[in-house]
Amino acid sequence: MYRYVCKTMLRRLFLSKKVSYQARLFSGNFRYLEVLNNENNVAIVTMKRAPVNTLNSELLSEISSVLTNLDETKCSGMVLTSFSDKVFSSGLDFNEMYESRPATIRTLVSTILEVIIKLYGSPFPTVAVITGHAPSGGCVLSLCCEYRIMVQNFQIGLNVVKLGYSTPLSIVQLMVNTIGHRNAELALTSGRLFTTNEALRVGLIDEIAKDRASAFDKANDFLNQFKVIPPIARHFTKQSMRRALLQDVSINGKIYVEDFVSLISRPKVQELIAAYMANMKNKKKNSN
Ligand SMILES: CCCCCCCC/C=C\CC(=O)SCCNC(=O)CCNC(=O)[C@H](O)C(C)(C)COP(=O)(O)OP(=O)(O)OC[C@H]1O[C@@H](n2cnc3c(N)ncnc32)[C@H](O)[C@@H]1OP(=O)(O)O
Repeated sequence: MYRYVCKTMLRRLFLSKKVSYQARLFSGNFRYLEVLNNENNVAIVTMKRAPVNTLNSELLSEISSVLTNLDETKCSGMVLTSFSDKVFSSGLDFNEMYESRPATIRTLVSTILEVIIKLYGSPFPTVAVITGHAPSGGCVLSLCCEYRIMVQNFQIGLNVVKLGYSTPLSIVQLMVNTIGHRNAELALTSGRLFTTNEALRVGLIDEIAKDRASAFDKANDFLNQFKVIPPIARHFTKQSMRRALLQDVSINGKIYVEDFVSLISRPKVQELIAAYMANMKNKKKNSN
């Protein structure tokens, strides 16, 4: 009887919305990530590169290692989020793109591509809990997840054209797969950033949350539905939906990386990146 009561209580706890996310620290020593495993074997991966989770090669390669590890240890799901209540991620690190050697840009671009392939093709369900702004690379990371929950009053989108380079084909495809061809074309050619409400309307995110806690409750609800779905059936279905993009990047990835490196290295693009960075700093100075 005692065992039955304990089992029932544990089951209720597992199914409850208030699952503790502070359960067990994942093994691995990361500088820019915190990885916690909850009781349901869901990994909560928190990016913590202050101040704005700019994606440098090191952070990206840590995400890549975690994804391999989660695959090998057969986790039941993953939530990708940010330590910050203002920014999910500010995208690729300009410091590794501006006046950098081609080898540095190449490492950055091939590492994000590696993350895209692993995250987009992961066998386990993935949710992005977007607790703040998610421009460019931040948006890309969330698009690789299966479900996006965003806290209200922030912005998300792919503004890369504003930096003077075209959006790589694989990223265009990610956007098309999420919001459809017409909406993607309008958004990408103008470098549009969507408010949380606009993003929901166009399908760029799936739900809006009033704060981080409620976003986690929603993520938990999303992941709980898969408890009754055989993982292998789920995974194969996901693979079928995502195969075209994954095959394309695994065949043509190296070409895409080289194209992107030479695009970024062009003097005109370097000038635009410099102007964009200066503008960002000026805005900050003027607002202080
Ligand atoms: C081949 C196939 C695969 C290739 C895939 C490529 C995919 C291409 C996709 C993306 C490319 C990119 O991601 S390029 C990066 C574009 N990012 C942006 O345009 C965002 C820029 N940042 C902002 O708009 C804002 O910082 C913010 C809204 C995110 C946050 O604003 P907030 O006011 O909170 O913070 P600050 O602006 O003061 O920033 C703090 C601090 O960080 C510096 N910073 C911000 N973003 C970047 C960045 N991307 N790189 C480097 N540094 C960055 C900012 O200058 C501040 O620095 P200081 O404190 O020193 O002033």
